Amino acid sequence: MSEQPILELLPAVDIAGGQAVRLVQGEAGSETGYGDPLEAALSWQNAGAEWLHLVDLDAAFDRGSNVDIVQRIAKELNIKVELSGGIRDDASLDRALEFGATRVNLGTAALENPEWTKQAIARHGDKIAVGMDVRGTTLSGHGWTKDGGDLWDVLARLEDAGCARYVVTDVTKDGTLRGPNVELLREIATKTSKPIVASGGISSLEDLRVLRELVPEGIEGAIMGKALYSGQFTLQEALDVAGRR
Ligand SMILES: O=C(O)c1ccccc1N[C@@H]1O[C@H](COP(=O)(O)O)[C@@H](O)[C@H]1O
Repeated sequence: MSEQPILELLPAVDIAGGQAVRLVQGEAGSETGYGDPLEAALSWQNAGAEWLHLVDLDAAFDRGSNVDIVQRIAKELNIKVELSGGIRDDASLDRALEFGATRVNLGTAALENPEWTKQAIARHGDKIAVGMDVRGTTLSGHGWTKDGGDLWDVLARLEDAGCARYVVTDVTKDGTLRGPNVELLREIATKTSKPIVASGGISSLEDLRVLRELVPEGIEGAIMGKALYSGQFTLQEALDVAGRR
């Protein structure tokens, strides 16, 4: 009998103003604070996380940077770190990789700077993922404040560039605990053979069970934010459901 495949789980630490926060639908000003981001990151590591999804929100919103905290977290953790927010040129990309990020997510740059993105993918291979932050089928950049093109057009371009992985966030679901956009994830999975990390809306262990069922279709992992911070389930429970423990 074949075993059910495992779903990767990535607890998220999003940083704004030096604090760990969760936003609702990425709206600036909708933050709930969760204290010291290093403590949050260490708590997920201590609870058994194998990955951390780490976001510098101020850099994503073009309004500042939490680079010192990001560096400290990336250096202190001994689990894999996926780093997002403000990685838009060689300097920020090289710095993120020097910090020890296992991979980085490109958002705005992948929408606005296709040539640089292609070169970054060619240089760094699967250390680069692209964050497809989407409302309907329109991609969004600059902290989800500016439309950045059609999902299917951009996906086709990134496929041509050899992008290794997509992190797909339904912006309208993010931070709402309304469940992931399974239809969208499955549709994207029909158009790429590359792994997809699901983000946005996860609210229950049942959501994780559903996503685990989709691993054979190309859904590799799931990012969890609000659900963990608001205690809908524990990371240990999530890891059990994902097949990690
Ligand atoms: O993660 C969030 O909640 C979030 C909210 C609003 C904007 C961006 C957000 N996160 C991630 O930031 C990067 C994009 O950064 P950039 O455009 O490359 O500077 C992307 O991974 C988003 O998912």
